[in-house]
Amino acid sequence: MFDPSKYRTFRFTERSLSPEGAVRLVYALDDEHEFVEEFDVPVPEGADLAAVEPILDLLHWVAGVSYYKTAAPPKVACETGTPGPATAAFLEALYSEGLGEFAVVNQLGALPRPRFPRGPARDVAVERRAPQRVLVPVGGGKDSVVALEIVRHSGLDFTLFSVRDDPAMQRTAAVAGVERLIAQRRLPLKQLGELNRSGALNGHVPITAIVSCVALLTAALNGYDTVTLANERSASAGNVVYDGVEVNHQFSKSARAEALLRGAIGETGAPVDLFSLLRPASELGIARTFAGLPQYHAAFTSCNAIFRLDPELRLASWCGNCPKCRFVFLVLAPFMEPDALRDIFGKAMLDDLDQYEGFALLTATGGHKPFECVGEEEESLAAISLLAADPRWKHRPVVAKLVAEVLSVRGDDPARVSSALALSAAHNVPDELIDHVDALLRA
Ligand SMILES: CC(=O)N[C@H]1[C@@H](OP(=O)(O)OP(=O)(O)OC[C@H]2O[C@@H](n3ccc(=O)[nH]c3=O)[C@H](O)[C@@H]2O)O[C@H](CO)[C@@H](O)[C@@H]1O[C@H](C)C(=O)N[C@@H](C)C(=O)N[C@@H](CCC(=O)O)C(=O)O
Ligand SMILES: Nc1ncnc2c1ncn2[C@@H]1O[C@H](COP(=O)(O)OP(=O)(O)OP(=O)(O)O)[C@@H](O)[C@H]1O
Repeated sequence: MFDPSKYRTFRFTERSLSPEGAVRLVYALDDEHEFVEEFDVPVPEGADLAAVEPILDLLHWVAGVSYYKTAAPPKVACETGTPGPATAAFLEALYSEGLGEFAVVNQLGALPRPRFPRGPARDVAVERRAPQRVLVPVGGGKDSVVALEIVRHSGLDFTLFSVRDDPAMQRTAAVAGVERLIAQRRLPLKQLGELNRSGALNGHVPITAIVSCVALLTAALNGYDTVTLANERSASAGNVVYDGVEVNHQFSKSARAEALLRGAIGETGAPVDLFSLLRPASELGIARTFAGLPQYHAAFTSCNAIFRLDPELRLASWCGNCPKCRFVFLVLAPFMEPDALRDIFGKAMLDDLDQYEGFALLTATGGHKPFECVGEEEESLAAISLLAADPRWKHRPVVAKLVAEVLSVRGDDPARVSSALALSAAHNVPDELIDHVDALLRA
């Protein structure tokens, strides 16, 4: 049996990058269990591997969270180098708030709080310049489509980027007609599965932080100066309060995580900027823009079931019955025809009363907002308000019940829609791109 309480230290033991782009990240729990995660990243001939060592360190420390979570021990040991203070602050948040949902689900009673060692502050002031070559991560969902269209609108030179090569990513890139760099990732799934079956802890990890660091490494190796994520404003809102902390399933997509990650990137000295292009917008606003891009409607998939690592369990498209499918259906509905939406999802979800509780939960009615990538309760209420006034939707069984049982209690406030669709000024988007964000996201 695996007894999580017996382990004291999670160790970062080795990391390497070969000239062919083979990344090897090695970890250990005390002296007992070793874990190896691998990536293949694209590397051009003659790339300066030494220059990206600090980013490799960052990826090593960030990706360790998948293995740390097996026991969540009190200590970590960084045996290949010491993070600078900003990096240590980012990692401490990632291994604590980033594992908040994990702590709730496993009823740990408290969030993990490992202390990372702090090396001296590194004097690596990098002059920030106007973006010129942009890498746009594409996960196959609607948000990255909107981000890539904003970058296209700006006229900047850009390339798409994916970790893995899933069908929704391929379809999106084909519609975009833009080149894509691909990184492959291998986790020791068999080992994790065996440990989980014998008592190791399991739960959600802050995956966007891992994807961001792989994108950063790929950008630095291939001469890109900018990585534009598609993390929306709504991703900063939490799900529940636990151990005095607002626990957010999407912690690594939040504005707080972005600020901390940018601090850590500053310490790498890499001449690569990273920010979220969609930070000013809510999911409702992004859905409105995406509804106006019909060329992508048969290509995208936002359902998380497409991300499963085991090919046997992975779906190629929408499952049509999970919180993420319900949320995306709900926020697209005000801006799309019912038949078009049914064609995308394979079912008319707002006609299916069996899914009523799931839709109501998006407004935190009957429980807390689900641990999934769904927008704020207020946005879901705003979407329901729009549907209540829309002859195409208002008589659909689920909409009628949401209006009768949720809106009647929470109030049908028109200000909700305008505030959900307003763009916020809190973001890290540089001047060269912000007008293009406004152009695509403002109706
Ligand atoms: C696809 C999915 O939603 N997976 C979540 C699910 O895991 P499941 O066992 O059903 O399938 P796998 O993802 O294939 O995982 C197999 C095992 O491997 C572990 N693992 C996986 C990825 C990783 O980076 N590290 C790992 O250790 C995993 O724990 C399994 O034992 O349930 C898990 C537990 O709640 C979730 O952690 C899985 O989530 C994946 C990490 C994932 O890729 N999720 C994204 C679709 C996702 O949630 N994106 C967020 C973005 C916010 C964020 O950055 O956190 C979102 O859309 O909300
Ligand atoms: N496997 C991946 N490869 C590259 N980028 C990814 C991957 N998974 C997620 N991302 C990126 O991480 C960010 C957050 O992902 P998220 O799933 O929220 O976005 P999305 O897939 O574009 O949209 P949606 O919310 O509709 O699923 C986005 O910038 C997305 O492009």
